[in-house]
This record gives sequence, structure tokens and C-alpha cells, in this order.
Amino acid sequence: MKLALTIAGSDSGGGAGIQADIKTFSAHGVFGMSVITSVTAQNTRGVIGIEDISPEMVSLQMQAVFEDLYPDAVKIGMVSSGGIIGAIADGLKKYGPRKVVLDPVMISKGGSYLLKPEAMNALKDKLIPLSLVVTPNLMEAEALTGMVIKTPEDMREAARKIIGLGAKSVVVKGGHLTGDALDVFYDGHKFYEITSERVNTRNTHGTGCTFSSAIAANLALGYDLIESVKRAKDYITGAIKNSLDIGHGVGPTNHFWRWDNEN
Ligand SMILES: Nc1ncnc2c1ncn2[C@@H]1O[C@H](COP(=O)(O)OP(=O)(O)O)[C@@H](O)[C@H]1O
Ligand SMILES: Cc1ncc(COP(=O)(O)O)c(N)n1
Repeated sequence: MKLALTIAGSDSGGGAGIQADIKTFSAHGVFGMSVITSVTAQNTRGVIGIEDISPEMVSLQMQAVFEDLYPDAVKIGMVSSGGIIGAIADGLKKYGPRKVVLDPVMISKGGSYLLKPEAMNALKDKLIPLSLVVTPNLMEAEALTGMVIKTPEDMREAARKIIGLGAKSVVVKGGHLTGDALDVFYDGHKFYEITSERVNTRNTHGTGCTFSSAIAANLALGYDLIESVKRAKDYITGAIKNSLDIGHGVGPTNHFWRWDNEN
């Protein structure tokens, strides 16, 4: 059995964060584990409360996981504060996992800060250099680079700049552009354009969480990096095509569509 760890925030509504990550791991046949950074009171309508876990408790959760189970791959999502980022960076340096996927979550779709603005530099300086692949959406790539991103060429330029921050590779996600859902992968040497048809749905809660944890699950299974990104793109496209119209707002990705289609 392969093991994957998510270091992220809890979404009480089950659509994003830790809950989306563990569902994604399970759908890949990978054993999921969690280090919870923050608890959000959240549903398909938005975030109504956030309470961070202490940095000490984040460190202890990492110790518990790494000293006994040791993950084959790690995904990092909502990290909330500079103190939590410091605890995660210390843990990563101490335990040394190599397959680390960083989804630089910043703001929820409804506009709540999942990363405190003053913690942006800590994310850049401490977590990006420890990651194998960073997966910003367009707004996050703009915040990391100071650019305005409107075209695939802008996405490639942003990817170059993010490699300049110390990332080993990057996927700039084009989910928020129009036209096909184009993601740009860059490993510092070569660009790959990974495209799918755009699904016409408003139910896209948890897409970024699902995509990054699918990359981590595939890395844990032993696929190489570009193959893991391509397989994650297929997974997220299916999870959006079959997304769930539940709740009264933006519904979540569906992790059971392959199972549903077979049964
Ligand atoms: N409507 C859509 N149809 C197909 N793919 C999409 C759609 N929206 C997002 N994606 C894909 O989902 C993944 C997550 O992207 P995005 O929604 O941009 O991230 P985030 O949730 O971090 O904002 C990317 O692979 C993106 O291309
Ligand atoms: C706890 C938590 N983490 C992350 C997201 C971002 O979700 P998305 O994948 O839709 O960008 C969220 N809404 N809540």
C-alpha cells in the first residue's frame, strides 16, 4: 500500500481541503493521512469561520506521521499563517520527503483569506524551495510574480518566474481563463501544455485541492512527475464533468464517478 499525506485545512462542507484530498487519495487506492493546519466552517456557499491549529500541534502531527508511517508523497494546501508555515518548513527539512506538491492556496472562491496576506513572503521563501511542484491558479501565480496573466504566453512567463523563486517545477492552472482548460507545466527545461475541454458548470468547489492531491497520489504510486500531472488532469476533468449539484452554492468535485460509471 502506498501512503500519501495532506497538510491542509479542514472544510466542514467536505468539498475542498483535507476532505477533498483524502477522497482523492482513496479514489487512487492510496492510503491517506492528514496534518490539519486550520479548521474552516465552510459549505458550498462560502467560509463563515476560520480557526488555526497552533504551530506546535502542526509539528506534532508531522512527527506522528513521519516517525511511524512515512508518506510516499506529500501535498500541502491551506497553510494560513507564518507560524504554521515555519512549522511545516522545519518538519519538511527534518524528515526530508522528496515528492512534495505545494498548492499555494490564498483566497477562497468567496473571497476569504486562507493565507494571511502577511504570510505570503513566508510561503515564497520557506515552502516553494522545498517543493517538487507548485500548482498556482492564475490569481495565485499573479500574486507570486507581480504579473498580470491573460494569455498562455503570460502563463509561461509566470512559470519561469516561479522557477526563479526556487521551485523545481510548476503547473500554472488556467481554470479561470476562457476557452479550453489549459494548464502550463514547466520543469525549468521544457514547457508542456496540458489541455482539456472546458466543462460548463458552476460546481467547481475543490478543483485545485483535487488536482494537487491527484498529482501527489500518482507520485506516491510511482509515476514520474509529468505522467503524474497528466493523470491528475484526466482525474480532475472527470471529477468536474461529474461534479455534484449539492448544497445551495458552488457544488464540489465528484470522486466516485469512475465507481458510479462501473456500477
Ligand atoms: N470548468 C472547467 N472545466 C475543465 N477543467 C477545469 C475547469 N475549471 C478548472 N479546471 C481545471 O481544474 C484544475 C484546477 O484549476 P483551477 O480551478 O484554476 O484551480 P483553483 O481551484 O486553485 O482555482 C486545473 O487543471 C484546471 O484546468
Ligand atoms: C480548507 C480549504 N482549503 C482550500 C480551499 C480552496 O479550494 P479550491 O480547491 O476550490 O480552490 C478551500 N476552499 N478550503
